[in-house]
Amino acid sequence: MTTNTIELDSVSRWYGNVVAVNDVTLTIGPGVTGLLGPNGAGKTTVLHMMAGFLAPSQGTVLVNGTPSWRNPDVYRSLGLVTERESVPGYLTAWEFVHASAVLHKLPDPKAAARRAIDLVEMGEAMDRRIGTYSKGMRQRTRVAAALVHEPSVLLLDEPFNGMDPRQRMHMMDLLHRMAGEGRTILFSSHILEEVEQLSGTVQVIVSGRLAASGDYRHIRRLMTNRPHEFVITSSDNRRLAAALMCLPSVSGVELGTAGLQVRANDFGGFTRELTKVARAQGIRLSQLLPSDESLERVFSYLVAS
Ligand SMILES: Nc1ncnc2c1ncn2[C@@H]1O[C@H](COP(=O)(O)OP(=O)(O)OP(=O)(O)O)[C@@H](O)[C@H]1O
Repeated sequence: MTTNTIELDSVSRWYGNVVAVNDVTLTIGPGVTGLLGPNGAGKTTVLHMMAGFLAPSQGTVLVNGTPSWRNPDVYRSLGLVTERESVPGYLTAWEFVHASAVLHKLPDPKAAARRAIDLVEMGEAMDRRIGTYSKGMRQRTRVAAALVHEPSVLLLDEPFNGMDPRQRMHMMDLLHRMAGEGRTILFSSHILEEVEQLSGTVQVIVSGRLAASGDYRHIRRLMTNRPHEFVITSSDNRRLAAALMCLPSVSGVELGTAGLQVRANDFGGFTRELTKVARAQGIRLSQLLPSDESLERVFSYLVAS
């Protein structure tokens, strides 16, 4: 099936010596999909190749069955909301979205602009200058401009950056509604919870490679089951170290100046057992801190697994 579908086959893209995307193969169909990865993972490069702005150095990128690079047919069926805001503050939303409709050479640009503005619920504010809008309103205006030609595929690069929770909810609701109309919506993010709230399907990209792909719960499980490191302080670190070493969920214990460094294989099992052991030994726990929670490390684990 090729309708509303994006397909990457063995796609790589390099900039000089930098390999930004490395041999990625994936297919994305209708509904909402999250493209998750830490900063610099290659998400923007992937989205720009899908949108036909960038040529792949190797491999093929198809949108609705045809190569997207320099293909006006693809531009007609695809919308891209870029990461950086470049909305002219002196225009009104109406002027901005209408200009987009005119650039697309739509037969009735006024009607198309009005439809897109209504879809993002910006009708009331559409005659005000964009410079006076909140971040969320500016973002919705950009989505309206990207949607004005009713594309079947919509790509959004970090659409929630800088939004407050209310604006996020509003944008999430909008993306869900558009997906409900049968469109393919792909958005990038470096925040796992964002992807959790919005989409069941996730593609995880780390250092240019596809690290994991599929159902959100599966990815979440992979991340939760990875080895965790903690620093624990207690009323008797030495005795606690000896007790923890006997636990099946613990793979390493080290007594340091900052406290007890513990490596656990099974996150859930360890947190349950720790309190039991401490109680049985009469040891008071004063602190339990994760010591390896940088996003890059969490994602790197997915690549290695
Ligand atoms: N025009 C360019 N010239 C050279 N290197 C580039 C260029 N664009 C991106 N890169 C490099 O390619 C890699 C992937 O960048 P990309 O912007 O696609 O990642 P990203 O996941 O979107 O990150 P971010 O969320 O920080 O924008 C990075 O190492 C980046 O420095």
